[in-house]
Amino acid sequence: MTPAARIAAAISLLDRIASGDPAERALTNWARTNRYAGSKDRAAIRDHVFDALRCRGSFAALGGGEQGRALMLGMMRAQLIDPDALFTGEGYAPQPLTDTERAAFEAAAPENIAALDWPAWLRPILQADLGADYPAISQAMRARAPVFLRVNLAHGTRDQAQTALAGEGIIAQPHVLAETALEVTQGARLIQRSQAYLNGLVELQDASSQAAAALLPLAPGDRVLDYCAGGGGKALAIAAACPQARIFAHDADPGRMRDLPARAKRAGARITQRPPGDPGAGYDVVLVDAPCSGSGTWRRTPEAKWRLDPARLSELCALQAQILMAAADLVAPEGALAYMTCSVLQAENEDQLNKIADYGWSVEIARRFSPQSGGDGFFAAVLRRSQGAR
Ligand SMILES: C[S@@+](CC[C@H](N)C(=O)[O-])C[C@H]1O[C@@H](n2cnc3c(N)ncnc32)[C@H](O)[C@@H]1O
Repeated sequence: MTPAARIAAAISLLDRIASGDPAERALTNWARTNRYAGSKDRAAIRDHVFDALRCRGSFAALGGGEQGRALMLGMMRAQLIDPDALFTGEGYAPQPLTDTERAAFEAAAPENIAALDWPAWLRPILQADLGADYPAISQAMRARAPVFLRVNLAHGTRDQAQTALAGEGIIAQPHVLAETALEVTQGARLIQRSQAYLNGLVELQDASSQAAAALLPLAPGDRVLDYCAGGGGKALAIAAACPQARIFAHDADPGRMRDLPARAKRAGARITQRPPGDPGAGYDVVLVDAPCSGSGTWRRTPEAKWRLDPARLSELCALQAQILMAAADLVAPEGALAYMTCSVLQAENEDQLNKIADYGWSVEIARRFSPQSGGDGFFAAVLRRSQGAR
């Protein structure tokens, strides 16, 4: 496909997504019905679509509208690409610009363009929560997220993993956020078929999540509960960091843990699943990796940011408080309660710690991870019962 034909495909996909099709489904259906498109075409079209979803506000402002054509024109303007070279109407290229489109394309650009890529209702909240970092974080969230691997130190060193991956065409560099983190700079599409991955030497995990897991106070023999285990990313990181810990995984929706046995087998980890509503008790460490807005990960899931609304955010905050209270009861008297979200919103992070402080929990560690450091926006805290509350 020509670059112009890829733009035309992205335009039609963006219009389908705007009419309610989830992006992944729209892309899969498009690939099924357009078999002539090769893997490079599909990857380029996917990148256009996700770039436009991530930067929907700014591309709409630059391109003069929310439809697929305007978004692609906005993208060209943002990337300083001449639209007349691609919007030619020849072959499978999009039709040439109308006078109205040209006027929009040439109009003065709005100010603070990066802020437009947050939903309007959230901008003042983020501005207050992120303070001086708001402009830089807004900018960082418009870029594609890097691919990170966690090296399973129980199976080999980071150097060994880097060498093994390079032998399979995957180039990865150590990342400063965590001693287990490698950032993949080439060959990301080969990861899941590589021996390094299949043998459990590496696992896909964002660098901020890795750094957050490294904050957990783990000791050999500890009983550790991952209360909101989902696919088990944190439980697996815990197993790799402290192979002598006894690890338990629980989730209100056991279906979310369906991949965990295979992932644990690959990693050589023993993780015991607990049935929903029966998590056990008396743990040395209980981790709540809470359901959240995901605002720190919206580079990867840009549709989610346009779906979130104030009512859903309030619901999530209430659920987080409720989960944290329930999990606190499962901690042994001298044990630790850990709280994490992949959100950059104070309401989901520090405010939750303030609420549980009223029940005798004090903060030992609290750390915000900013997408400016490369990984996702993330929050992690470790709490202990205050003196007298034990
Ligand atoms: C952020 S995800 C967990 C991600 C996972 N820890 C990982 O690293 O891959 C949050 C999980 O919380 C679960 N959850 C939601 N409500 C819950 C509740 N009341 N009790 C326990 N888990 C809950 C969801 O099913 C979801 O799998």
